[in-house]
Amino acid sequence: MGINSWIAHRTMRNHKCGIFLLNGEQWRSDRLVLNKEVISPVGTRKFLPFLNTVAEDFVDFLHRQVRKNTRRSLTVDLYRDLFRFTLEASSYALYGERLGLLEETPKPDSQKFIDAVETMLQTTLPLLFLPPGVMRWMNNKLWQDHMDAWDIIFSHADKCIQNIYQEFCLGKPRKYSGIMAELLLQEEMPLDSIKANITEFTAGGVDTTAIPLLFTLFELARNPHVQTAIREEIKGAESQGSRELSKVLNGLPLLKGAIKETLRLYPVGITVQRYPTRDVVLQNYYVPAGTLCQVGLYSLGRSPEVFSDPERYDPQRWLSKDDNSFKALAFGFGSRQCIGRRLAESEMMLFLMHILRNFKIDTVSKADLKTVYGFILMPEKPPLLTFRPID
Ligand SMILES: C[C@@H](NS(C)(=O)=O)c1cncc(N2C(=O)c3ccc(Cl)cc3C2(C)C)c1
Repeated sequence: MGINSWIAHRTMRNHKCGIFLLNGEQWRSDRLVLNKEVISPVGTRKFLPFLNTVAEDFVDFLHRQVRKNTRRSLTVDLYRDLFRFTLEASSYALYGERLGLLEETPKPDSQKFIDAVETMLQTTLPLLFLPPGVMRWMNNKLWQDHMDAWDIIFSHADKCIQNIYQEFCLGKPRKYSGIMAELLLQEEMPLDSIKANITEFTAGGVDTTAIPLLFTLFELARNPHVQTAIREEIKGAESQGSRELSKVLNGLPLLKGAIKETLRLYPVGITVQRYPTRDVVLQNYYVPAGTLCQVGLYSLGRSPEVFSDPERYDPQRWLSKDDNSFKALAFGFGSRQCIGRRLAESEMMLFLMHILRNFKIDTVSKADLKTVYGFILMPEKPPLLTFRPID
């Protein structure tokens, strides 16, 4: 999906593009190198412990907030804290270093980065439909805000990359210290390509993972039976003794089903886009090469022809013998599927596993959440959630 205002920024600042904006041979050579560290089972196993540490730290962070309250519970809008969690977790997996976002006073420039990602995503939407030349010429506030947000994103990612690069040049790091270091060690990709892709992962992994977490917490709060069933599954997996994290996660199919349910009802990317490289016939329609084809995930996920009782939040449906093939499409499919998929799924699984193990979740209002589309699908108003520690 070519986003002209993003490409215009890269061109103006003389940055390379990451694989999201690339096509053809350039895309393919970067994607093959990145797959090994970012989405393969071997790569995933290496960064899981990093994500797990941050998920555990978030539980401590939440316990601290609860203890500040006189009552043994906390009713809070977790929206901003979830962004801090996903940025802390993905940055630790990417750069091998903690930003400190879950401490009492997070560093201001990390919060500035999170705000810049939000601004960039929100200003992307109106810019999608206007040629950048016109926007630049008008140089109005929208274009200026968009460029400023991008500059903050790139400078933040650059600072993190400089830190890890200096460490790396000082002496080969002995143990695994994140995806960035592995890519530097492998020397299969030029540094500016590594920077461009790491920047996409850093910025692309904040809202896209935090928002589905918020929707999942809300649905588990208003479906207490589902919440209890998943908590039992987590306790069951825990009683098998501490094993390798990937095995623990593979033992939580109902939790994995909850994440699929969330992405069915609230797909972050509401469509999957493809431009066929050759003419193709799709269901008796002749589609010339280069036509933008979009799979409408939002309507797919709520269609009674595809999912029985579609309004019902039922993770069990993904475990049943029903034919679920080619229905869980929120991360796309095939060689261009979301490269952040394993990072996002692992962050969500580990976060929910620790939160559900330590807290009961309730919600003030059980009414459906209205959603809006600001380049990503998000709640119109973030829900208020109540967390009660489980002794
Ligand atoms: C919401 C959905 N839209 S999509 C791609 O399906 O149409 C989506 C899914 N996964 C990742 C994203 N990204 C971002 O949010 C983002 C921010 C800054 C940069 Cl430099 C790169 C990105 C990407 C495109 C990775 C977006």
